[in-house]
Amino acid sequence: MAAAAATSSYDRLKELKEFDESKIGVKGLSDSGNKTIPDFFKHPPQTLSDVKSKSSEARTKNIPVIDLSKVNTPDHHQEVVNQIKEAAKSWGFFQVINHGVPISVLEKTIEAIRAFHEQPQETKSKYYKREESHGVMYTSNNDLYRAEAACWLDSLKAWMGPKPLDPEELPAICRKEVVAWDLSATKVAETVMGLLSEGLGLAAGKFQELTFSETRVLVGHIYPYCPQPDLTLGITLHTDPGLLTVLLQNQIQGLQVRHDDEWVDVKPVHGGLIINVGDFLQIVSNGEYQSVQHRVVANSCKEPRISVVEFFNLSKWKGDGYYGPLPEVLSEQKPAMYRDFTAQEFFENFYSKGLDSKSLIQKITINYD
Ligand SMILES: O=C(O)CCC(=O)C(=O)O
Ligand SMILES: [Fe+2]
Repeated sequence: MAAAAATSSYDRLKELKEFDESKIGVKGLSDSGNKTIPDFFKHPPQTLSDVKSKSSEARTKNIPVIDLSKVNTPDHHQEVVNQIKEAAKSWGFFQVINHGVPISVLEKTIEAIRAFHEQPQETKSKYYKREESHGVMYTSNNDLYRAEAACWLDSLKAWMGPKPLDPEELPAICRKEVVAWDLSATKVAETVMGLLSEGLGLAAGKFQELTFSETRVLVGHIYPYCPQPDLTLGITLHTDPGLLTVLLQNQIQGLQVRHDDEWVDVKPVHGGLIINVGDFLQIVSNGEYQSVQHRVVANSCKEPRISVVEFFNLSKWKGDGYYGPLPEVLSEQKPAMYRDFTAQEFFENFYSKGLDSKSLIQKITINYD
């Protein structure tokens, strides 16, 4: 038995390496026209068991949609703060509309990311890497060697800050659009973060003061057509580690959010942007806002699913290197739910595992019993 296990794990590693070294990505596999997917993309049945079994209730539910057009109207400002606060508390996910970014900008961004992924293999491969750090990287499954099973997506990742990215590092085909999107997404993130801050009873500029939006990573995913969508996932169940995420998607549905022990489909809203709370915000808000699990089902449409995701985080905070619930949100009635932690712990947790492993939140939750 032991020998058989060793052989099969050896073969798996060999297959992973071959795939990785070929740099063809999932897009290349999809384009090859094969009717089956390699074994290392197949998820165990228990992971897939609830992919198809949606109750009718789950199908009709949707994440809250929040209209930002009245955010600067004094009579309505508080109403928007309340809506955002409620959405971040109960869903951890919401869509914003009338956010001020023209639809043409959203469309151009999606098209540019799609164009990058649709380039010939030889053109894309010079960006193909596996080491995460800075600059620009194109890869398939950033947790390829750590995850239990691979997912049906490729990603272009750009570290936009705190050290400004030299635009020349970006692939020419999407350079202008990525730079423009970073500005738009950052503006929306700052507006939403201001409202979330007010929802915690803090000044709108509190997170700005704490260097919010300096540290940010932009990721352009492609979920190509998958010939066996029932055997794999587009992205495995996870929570986002940072403070806040801004997500732009095309009209191909696939994102699912965990709510009341059910998976809820996020239906694309034309012109809408999806916002979600990350682990860091759950921690600094002392559990007031929820970082919820989400995943993407494998794409069964011939048309690729494209999403452009920007992750925002704090670059520094207390100065002593420790992070934890903001002292302002704590009281005798609401003692700290989480212990303080270091940036090193945060990064070790993120990089030591596949996306779906235990999150940092579970490790730092204080048990008062
Ligand atoms: O593509 C999506 O809709 C979700 C992507 C995502 O959850 C992530 O990159 O963390
Ligand atoms: Fe995510």
